[in-house]
Amino acid sequence: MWPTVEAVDVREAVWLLTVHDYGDLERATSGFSEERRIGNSSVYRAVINGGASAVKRVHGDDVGAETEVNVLGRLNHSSLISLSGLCVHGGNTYMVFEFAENGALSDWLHVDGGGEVLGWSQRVQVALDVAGGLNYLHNYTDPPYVHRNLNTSNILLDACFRAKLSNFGLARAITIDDDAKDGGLWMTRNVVGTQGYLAPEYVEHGLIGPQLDVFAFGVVLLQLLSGKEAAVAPPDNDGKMVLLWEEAERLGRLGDGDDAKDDLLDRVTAFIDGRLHGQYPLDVAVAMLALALRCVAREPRVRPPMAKLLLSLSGMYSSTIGP
Ligand SMILES: Nc1ncnc2c1ncn2[C@@H]1O[C@H](COP(=O)(O)OP(=O)(O)OP(=O)(O)O)[C@@H](O)[C@H]1O
Repeated sequence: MWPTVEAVDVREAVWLLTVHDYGDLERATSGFSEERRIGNSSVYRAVINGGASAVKRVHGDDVGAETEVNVLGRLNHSSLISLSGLCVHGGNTYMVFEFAENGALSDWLHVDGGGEVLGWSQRVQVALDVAGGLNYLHNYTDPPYVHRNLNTSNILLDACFRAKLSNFGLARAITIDDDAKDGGLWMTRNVVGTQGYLAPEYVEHGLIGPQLDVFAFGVVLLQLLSGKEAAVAPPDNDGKMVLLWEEAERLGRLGDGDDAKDDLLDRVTAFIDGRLHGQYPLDVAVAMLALALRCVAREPRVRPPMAKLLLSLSGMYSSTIGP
């Protein structure tokens, strides 16, 4: 039988955090006013000690908040959003985060308001930052964590467009029990996450491991390349979702031969976000697409580990910005 993943240890984290007085948070968010609210979310812009913060209000019985506090409260990395404080009041938990001035990556990639577009080097930098954050979670924390809900809404951008992973409510610590694991995968009955980013072994069998984040990371790479949503429901598709990773998989299946090569190049160029107006190094873009396709391989063992991805992306970043 598969073991289940262990719940995050709840005993340690809180000592690292400032415990805020509710009145202070109320003042810092102008009474949790609509003007301070970000979109329809439960997150509010706040000014605390003269600096910008984001305050997230979560209902007290939401286990995601407890998980988020326990994970982010004990971890520290420049590519993870930093949680600095906490307040429990009136049945709600309030978490105080560093403020990411440029909001969610999803708002830059998929919202076509004719406004500013992320350039190629910014996209590669985002990919590199996200890979760095995931590599830290998978390989440099004790115990290792799987984020389980990586998507472009949970990647925040600071004032310099450096990416920070957020929303750790579904993160899980993974205990290494060699007798009980099979190829680095563990089982859960609780399949959660975001449509379009979920790896097949997770959806079908509830198997989780770092490869789950690698799969979602592959989808994020595809989105950085194409500017497309991870999943869309076209009106004429009997309510069925069209998944970006499946579309990309078809691209990767094209045959050999000279004609096929030209065809492949045309298709790759067509896949890449037209809003870049061709302002990207084609060889690097093709290499990134090939990397993304390995991340979204159906077989989890084929997916590269985060440490390798980080190395490959560092090379791509160097090729992008030059010597
Ligand atoms: N630390 C932060 N700095 C700046 N903006 C943030 C921060 N945290 C969250 N946001 C903004 O708030 C949005 C919603 O955040 P989040 O998904 O954590 O809250 P939520 O209440 O679960 O929202 P939703 O229900 O819309 O998913 C993000 O997409 C982002 O635009």
